Amino acid sequence: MTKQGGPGKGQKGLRFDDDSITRQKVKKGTLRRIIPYAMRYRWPLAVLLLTTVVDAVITAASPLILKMIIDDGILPHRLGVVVWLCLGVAGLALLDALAVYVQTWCSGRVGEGLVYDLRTQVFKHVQQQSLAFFTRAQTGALVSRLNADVIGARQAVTILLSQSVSTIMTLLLVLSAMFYLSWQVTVASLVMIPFFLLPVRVISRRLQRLTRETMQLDAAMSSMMNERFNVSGAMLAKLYGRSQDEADLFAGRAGRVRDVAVGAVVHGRMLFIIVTVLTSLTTAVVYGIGGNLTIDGTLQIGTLVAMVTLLLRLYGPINQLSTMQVSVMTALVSFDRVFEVMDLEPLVAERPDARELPATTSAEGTAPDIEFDRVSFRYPSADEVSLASLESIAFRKPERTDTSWTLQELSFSAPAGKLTALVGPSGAGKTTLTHLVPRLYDPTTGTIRVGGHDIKDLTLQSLRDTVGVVTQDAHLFHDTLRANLEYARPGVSEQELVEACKAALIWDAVCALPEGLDTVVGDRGYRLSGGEKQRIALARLLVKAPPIVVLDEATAHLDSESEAAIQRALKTALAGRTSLVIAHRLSTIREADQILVVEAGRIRESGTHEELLAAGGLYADLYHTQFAQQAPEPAQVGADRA
Ligand SMILES: Nc1ncnc2c1ncn2[C@@H]1O[C@H](COP(=O)(O)OP(=O)(O)OP(=O)(O)O)[C@@H](O)[C@H]1O
Repeated sequence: MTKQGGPGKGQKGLRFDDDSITRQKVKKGTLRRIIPYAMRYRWPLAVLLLTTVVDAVITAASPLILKMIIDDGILPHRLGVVVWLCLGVAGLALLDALAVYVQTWCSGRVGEGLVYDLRTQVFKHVQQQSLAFFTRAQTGALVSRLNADVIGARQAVTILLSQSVSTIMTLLLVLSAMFYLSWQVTVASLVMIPFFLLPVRVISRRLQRLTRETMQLDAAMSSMMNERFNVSGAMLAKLYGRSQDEADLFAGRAGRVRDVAVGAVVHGRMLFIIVTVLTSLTTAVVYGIGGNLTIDGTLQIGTLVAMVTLLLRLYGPINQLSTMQVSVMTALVSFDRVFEVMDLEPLVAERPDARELPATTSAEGTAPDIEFDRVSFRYPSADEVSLASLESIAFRKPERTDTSWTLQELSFSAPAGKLTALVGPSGAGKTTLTHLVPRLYDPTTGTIRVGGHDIKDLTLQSLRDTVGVVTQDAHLFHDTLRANLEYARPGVSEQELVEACKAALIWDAVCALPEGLDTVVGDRGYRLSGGEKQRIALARLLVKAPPIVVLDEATAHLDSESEAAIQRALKTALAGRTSLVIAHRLSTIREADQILVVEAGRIRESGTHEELLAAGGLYADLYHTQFAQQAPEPAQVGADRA
C-alpha cells in the first residue's frame, strides 16, 4: 500500500522523481534477451525490412526522375519523355504506397504479436508470485507494466529494426543522390546541421525523462483510483469524512501529470520547431547558392528542383537519427522493466522434480495428517519479494532485523480426520501458521509434512487440491453465485452445487435471492450478509471437497440462529477431514480433538478443552476472558453435540 504523509499534505513518502524510476539505465544484455522475442517473427520482420528498403530507394529516386522530367523533357520540349517519366513517377508512387501498406501490416503483426507474448508471460509470471509480493506491489504499478511498458517494449523492436534501417538507408541514398547532382550545394546545405543536432539531443533526453515520469505518475494515479473506488476504500473515505481530502490528494497527483505532460508537449513541439527552422534555412541556402549556379549555367534548373526536394527528404531521417538513440533507450528501458518483473523469482516455487500428493478422500481415516517439524517463519523483507518501482516507494533502509520471527520452533501434529483448534491472543501468529500449509508462504526453517510428504516436494497443484481454505472475510468475485461456486471445481454438476449449498445451510437463502444461483454477487453485485457470505464460502469449500480444511472462523457476533446454522454447516464441512481451525467460538473449541494455544509465535500449551482448563495456564486465562461468556445453556450444548 502507498505510504502517505496524509491526504492533501506533502507526499514525502512518494518519490516519483526517484532516479531509480525515471533515470533507469538499460541493463547489460537486454538487447540479447530481446532477440529471441524478435526471432519468433522472423518472416514478417524480413518482409518489413525489405519493404523499408524499397521505400527508401523510391524516396531517393523520385526527385531524380523529377530532374529528368524538367531537364530532359520540359526544357528541350520532348513530350514523349515527359509522359513516360510521369508514368514512371506514378508507378513508383503506387509501388511505394504498396510497400508502405505491407510495411505497416508487418510492423503491426510483429509489434502486436510481441505485446501479446510479453503480456501473457508477465501475467502468468505475476500469478506465480507468492502472497508476499501481492501484499507489497501496487496494483496500478503492476497494471502499468502490462500496459504502458509492454507497449513501450514493442517500440524497441519496431524502432530498432524498421526505423533504423529506414533512416540509415534513406540518409545514404538521398545524400548520394545530392552529391551526385551537386557536391557544392550539398556541402553548403550540410554545414548547418551540426549546430542543430546538439539542442535536438538535449531536448530529446529531457523528453525521454518526461515520458517516463508521465508513465510513473499515471500508474500512481490509477493505483489511487483502484484503491479509492472499491467498496471498502469508498466506505472508509465516507466514514472518516475525508472525501474532500481525497479529492485534493487526487487533484495534486492529476496536477503533476498535467505539469509533466505540458513539459512533454512543449519539448516535443520544440523539436519540431528546430527541424522546421533548419529546413527553411537550408532551403534558403540551397536556393541562394543553387540559384547562383543555375544563373551561371553550372546547374540545370531541374537539378536545383531535385536538390530542394531531396533536401526536404533528408531532414526527416536526420531528425530521427538525432532522437533515435533516445527513442531506442526509452524503448529498451521499457523492455528492462518488463524483464525486471519476469526476473523476480517467485519465493514459493515448485521443485523441478516435484511429485503429486497421492489423491485422498475425506472419508473417515483416509485424509492425510499435517505435521509441523521445528518450523520457524519470518515475513520476507521488501527487497526479497518486490521491486521498488512496483511500490512507488524507493527502499531507503532495511525494514527488519533478523530477530523479528513471527513463528518460532513450532512442532505439532494435526491428526488425520480430526479437528485441531488454534487459539491465542491477537497477533500471536495463528493466521500466519495456517498460511504455511497451502504454501502461501514457505517456512524460513523447518519442515511441514502432509500425509508424511514434505510439502516442498509436492506439486503446488496437488497440494492446493488437497488443502481447502476458508478465510474470515471470504472473497467473492463480481460474478454469479454459480460462477463463484464453480471456481472451486469447474464442471461441477447442478446437483452437486445444490447439495453443497444445502450442506452449508445456505440453500434457502440462495433460493430467496432475486435470481437464485444466477444472482451476481461480489464487490459490485448483490451484498450478502456476513453470515451468508461465510456459508457461501463453506459451500465453495464443499464443492471442492478437499481432504484438509484450514478455516478462520468469523469473529463477527452473529445472532444465535445464524450462529447455530454456521455451527451445523461447519460440522458437515469438517466431518472426516483433517481440520486446522482458528477458533473464535467456544462451541468449536469444545468440538476440537486437540487445542493448540499460540502466543508470540510459539505453541505454549496443547491438549483438550478439559485438560487445558484443568492445567490452569494460558488457555484457562483466555477461556475466562474470551470464551466463558459464550457458554451456551447446557441444553444447547447437548443439542449441538447430538
Ligand atoms: N504480510 C505480512 N507482512 C509482515 N508481517 C505480517 C504480515 N501479516 C502479518 N504480519 C505480522 O505477523 C504477526 C502475526 O500475525 P497473524 O495475522 O498471524 O496473527 P493472528 O494470531 O492471526 O492474529 P489475529 O487473531 O488478530 O488475526 C503480527 O505481528 C503481524 O503484524
